[in-house]
Amino acid sequence: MKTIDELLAEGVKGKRVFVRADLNVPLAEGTITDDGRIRAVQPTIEKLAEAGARVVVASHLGRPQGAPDPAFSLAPAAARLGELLGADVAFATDTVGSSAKETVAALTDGQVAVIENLRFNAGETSKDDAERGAFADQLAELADVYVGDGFGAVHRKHASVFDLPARLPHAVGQLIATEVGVLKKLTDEVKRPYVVVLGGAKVSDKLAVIDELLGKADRLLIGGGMAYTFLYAKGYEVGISLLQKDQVDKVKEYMRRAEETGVELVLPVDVLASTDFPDLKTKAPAVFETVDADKIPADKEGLDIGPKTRELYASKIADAATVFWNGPVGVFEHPDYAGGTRAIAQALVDSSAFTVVGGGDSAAAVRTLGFDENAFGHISTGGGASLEYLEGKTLPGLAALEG
Ligand SMILES: Nc1ncnc2c1ncn2[C@@H]1O[C@H](COP(=O)(O)OP(=O)(O)O)[C@@H](O)[C@H]1O
Ligand SMILES: O=C(OP(=O)(O)O)[C@H](O)COP(=O)(O)O
Repeated sequence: MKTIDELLAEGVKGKRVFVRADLNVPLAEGTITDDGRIRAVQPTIEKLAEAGARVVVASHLGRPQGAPDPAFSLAPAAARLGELLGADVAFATDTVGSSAKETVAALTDGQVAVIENLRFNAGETSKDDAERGAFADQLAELADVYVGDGFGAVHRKHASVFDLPARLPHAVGQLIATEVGVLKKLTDEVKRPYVVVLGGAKVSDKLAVIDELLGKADRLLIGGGMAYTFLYAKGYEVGISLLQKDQVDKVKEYMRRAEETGVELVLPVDVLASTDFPDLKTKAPAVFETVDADKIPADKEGLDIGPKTRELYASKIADAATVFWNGPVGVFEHPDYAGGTRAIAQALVDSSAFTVVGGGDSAAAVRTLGFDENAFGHISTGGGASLEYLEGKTLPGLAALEG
């Protein structure tokens, strides 16, 4: 892969450089609650701008359905990028339409523009090669060079991640290079015991990686939304908790295999359960009860791991040599359900293990709960991406940057 420094050595002055970033930041009422992903790609953008490139930054945000949706606009992220750079950042209100074309054409050397959410165009995420390719062709008209630096999205076979670099001279950005450098250590020379903590809400994505992890980790601690599919597979009532019913057989198979191979697959023993999902806007006090994992009432959903589970998981982390954690174990955005996630973060900080926290929300949780980023070995901007990298999979966004 060509590095950003090699690209700069070739000269980028006056060239339009398309930077595929991951600016998928958490928003509350249009306000960014954690700008970590923007800060993470800032060095690449700065280097290019300082070298006189006309920088076109592109990203997705959330999961809009292939059409413009103001709730998923990248405008707040563009504004924040401008503040961080201390420069005017132009914003195009579409991705490949007249606004994008005019905005890019108006760039002068060293200036930066952000184009609107790539997923406002159905071609970005299409499973159809031709449809994705047609969108990539349009994106390619906006640039002379491509820099891949959206680590959080490298596991997605999307137009801007996979198809576009095939159409332009390309290089790898500084963030992806750093991320891959650290994660490589977890595949090449992992120190044991190796503990993986999995939580979050992207349940089907994450259940898929457990297959491989069972062959790699010594202990797998399950929390967050995915825990309930496991508890259900054990025969427990999970009420109205997140449940992936179509995955129950697969999960049963995981539990069988874990037992056979001696991998500790650890599930919550108690949870905080409520009839209502909490109000994340007002953060009004939640009404919940702490129940054993086999006693979740039929009208309630599990929203955090309980105190016994926090203690159990901390003890499973305490003697680890390596810990990888992806996915908050509860709805940490509400203070009443942040305790489990805080306990996991604290256990990582207290252990002498090499610790990696991965994922947009996991990284945001660590920071918004007040932990010092330096207390962790590495905070990765990608959750799904780092999990799939650790699985040993070929990631479309990395493969596309080779050659
Ligand atoms: N029990 C639960 N029920 C519903 N949502 C949950 C639960 N536990 C965690 N979550 C949610 O999971 C989200 C993060 O999931 P995910 O995107 O998979 O993590 P990451 O971005 O770190 O990879 C958070 O917004 C959190 O509120
Ligand atoms: O937030 C992201 O991934 P993550 O939650 O796995 O860290 C990335 O921006 C990818 O988003 P996607 O999972 O909607 O493709």
